Amino acid sequence: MNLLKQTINSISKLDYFHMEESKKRLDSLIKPVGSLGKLEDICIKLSGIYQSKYFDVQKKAIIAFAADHGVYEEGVSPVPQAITKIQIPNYVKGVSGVGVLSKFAGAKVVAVDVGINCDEKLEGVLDYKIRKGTDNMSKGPSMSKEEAIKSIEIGIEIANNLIDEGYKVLGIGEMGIGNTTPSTAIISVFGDFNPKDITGMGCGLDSNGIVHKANVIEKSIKLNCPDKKDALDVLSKVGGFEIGSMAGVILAASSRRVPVVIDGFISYASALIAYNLCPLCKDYIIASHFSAEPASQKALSLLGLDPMLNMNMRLGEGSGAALAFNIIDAANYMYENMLTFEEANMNI
Ligand SMILES: Cc1cc2ncn([C@H]3O[C@H](COP(=O)(O)O)[C@@H](O)[C@H]3O)c2cc1C
Ligand SMILES: O=C(O)c1cccnc1
Repeated sequence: MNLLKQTINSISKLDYFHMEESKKRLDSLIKPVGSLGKLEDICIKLSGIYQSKYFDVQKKAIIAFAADHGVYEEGVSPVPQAITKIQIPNYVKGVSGVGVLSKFAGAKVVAVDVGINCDEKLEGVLDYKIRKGTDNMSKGPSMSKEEAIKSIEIGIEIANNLIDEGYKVLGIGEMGIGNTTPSTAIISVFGDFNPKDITGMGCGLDSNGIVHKANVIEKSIKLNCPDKKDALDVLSKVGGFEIGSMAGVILAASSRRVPVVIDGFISYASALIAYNLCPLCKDYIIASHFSAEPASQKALSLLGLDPMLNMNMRLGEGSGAALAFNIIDAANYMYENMLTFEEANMNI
């Protein structure tokens, strides 16, 4: 709990002076004011985070956490649970969605087992297993309060290590068959939404499957009564270990003044946990893409975030975050290399 408390206590506001400096430079470049839209917003935000007019965003990493879910036994996902343990090594090998998109963006992928349902050590995957999956939230809480804190603190520790190694931009990702179910539950709780209105297909449920999944989520919320004013209560009652760890990365990145790029639907749930623990962390989040899951708009509205891409993607893993790294590089390249009106001798 100490690490979590210290991390939250060291999160502060963006640096408005440097954001103003960045805006002045953007307005001096040979284009109509504001015409590069979100590319400009990214530069201004980065100046506020790094507390400098110019910045270095070269070293980037995706941290992806993998875990299993007790609620899987209710039939909320159409695929075998074993895919969690089979797929996660593919992230590091560079052959899964997030693997190839990270390679393309020149980013490192760090994969972490925080609760996969297996005994074996997985190649290339860091072992921080809390236990072999959460409990079935439709029968009781997913995890204890202590485990919820531990899941967040693992994320904090790994993010801090990467920042110590010089990483300047972090992205979050996950692997966990069944994890759109706790994610939808978390979003339902924070937004007071009826799960029936916001539950989606996850990795491929049919319409009957979606109705069943919504019923399981509704039952889990009714049974556990998570308190939306207490994010740790929400995480422990209807969350998942990888969801907690991603929230930890958001908090650590914010406390160390490093931008954190969130991915799709499951990472929105993590961001809501982090945001409700410390609202200031929102300013350090860059939303990469708009997930095709139906509750995406609602979740992003709760966070007040507007993602840069809308690509009909619904993979997760951190794939959208890795893709967005390219946009951040483009924004920085534009910011550093466009000419000003003065340099171009354009007096308008
Ligand atoms: C082969 C495969 C690779 C994936 N990579 C990410 N997910 C995504 O799907 C899972 C969540 O969907 P649900 O809640 O419906 O189970 C998560 O592991 C998520 O990362 C995958 C799913 C599959 C099948
Ligand atoms: O949007 C996502 O991130 C997503 C959606 C469905 C399944 N897995 C991930």
